[in-house]
Amino acid sequence: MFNKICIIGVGLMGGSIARAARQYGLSQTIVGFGRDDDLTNLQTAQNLGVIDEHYTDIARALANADCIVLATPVGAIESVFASLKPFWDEKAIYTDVGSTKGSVISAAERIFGSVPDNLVPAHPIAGAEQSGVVASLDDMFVNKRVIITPTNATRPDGVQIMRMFWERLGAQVAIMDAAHHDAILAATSHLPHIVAFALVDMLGHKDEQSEIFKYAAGGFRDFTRIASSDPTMWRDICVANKNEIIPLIQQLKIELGKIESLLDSNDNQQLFNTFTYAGKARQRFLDLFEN
Ligand SMILES: NC(=O)c1ccc[n+]([C@@H]2O[C@H](COP(=O)([O-])OP(=O)(O)OC[C@H]3O[C@@H](n4cnc5c(N)ncnc54)[C@H](O)[C@@H]3O)[C@@H](O)[C@H]2O)c1
Ligand SMILES: O=C(O)C(=O)C[C@]1(C(=O)O)C=C[C@@H](O)C=C1
Repeated sequence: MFNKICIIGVGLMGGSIARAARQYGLSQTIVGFGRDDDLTNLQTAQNLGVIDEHYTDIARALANADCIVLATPVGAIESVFASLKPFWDEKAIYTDVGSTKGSVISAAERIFGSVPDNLVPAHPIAGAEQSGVVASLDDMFVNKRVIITPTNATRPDGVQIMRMFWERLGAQVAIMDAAHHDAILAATSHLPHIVAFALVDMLGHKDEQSEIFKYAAGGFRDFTRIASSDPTMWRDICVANKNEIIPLIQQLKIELGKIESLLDSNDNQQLFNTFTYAGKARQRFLDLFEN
């Protein structure tokens, strides 16, 4: 499919794309680019056989690449576009895996004046709380969804090629506009991460006095897994999508207030109804997730 894929940021996602593309024979060569600080990680990626070569020099990394994948935290994407600009190749496809799409598209607008027609913004809805290439997986995208968010400028043939690429990695592809993507993901990915971070932040401070974690078990572990996620990645996501996230935090505060008043007024029936409704709603999610 490609002669040379260049991954910018060979971490969990960049490494998993490289592994899967190699497994399915989608590129003759796969190289990684990172900053000087990323050298050890890049060497690890090459030693693990995830990439063929690694570079901290962008011109050398990009030479003859026909697919460039941006897989850095979303806060770094604008500076990555700036470093790609002098070498921008009209014949190559550029894509990204950022968790927020409006911010990536507006970063491209700021750097290029308008969004390049060969940039195909995308977001694989797959991942983990771990980071770095050592956590990357060959089968990260199998049976997972990938959302592609083309702009009005995006070339349809570029979207088609990236759709085929993700489908060859085992994913189901959906196409939607970036604003819709950001509204949806704020609710089901960004808000839950914020709630997990907030809960563990609050309880962590309590634990320093009262050892409450000692008696925490499966429920706490399940609920808080995502609070172990990378703080840089999540700071960048929250900042980039705050206009969608803040109204959801306000709604959640109202919901918690409702439960507080039900407890306060001993409205046990309504409390039961709320929990029953939530259980049924979660079953709808499970039915969709598992099919
Ligand atoms: N982790 C997930 O579950 C998940 C899922 C879907 C999408 N994403 C998105 O994928 C992207 C990467 O996330 P990840 O989990 O792979 O993170 P990661 O920390 O594992 O990898 C990011 C890599 O980018 C490198 N990097 C950072 N700034 C850079 C720069 N300016 N130039 C070059 N390299 C740079 C880091 O050193 C690191 O190797 C993020 O935008 C994230 O929002 C993550
Ligand atoms: O499973 C996890 O640990 C994840 O956080 C994955 C997850 C999510 O489901 O929220 C996180 C961020 C993404 O952009 C996509 C997927």
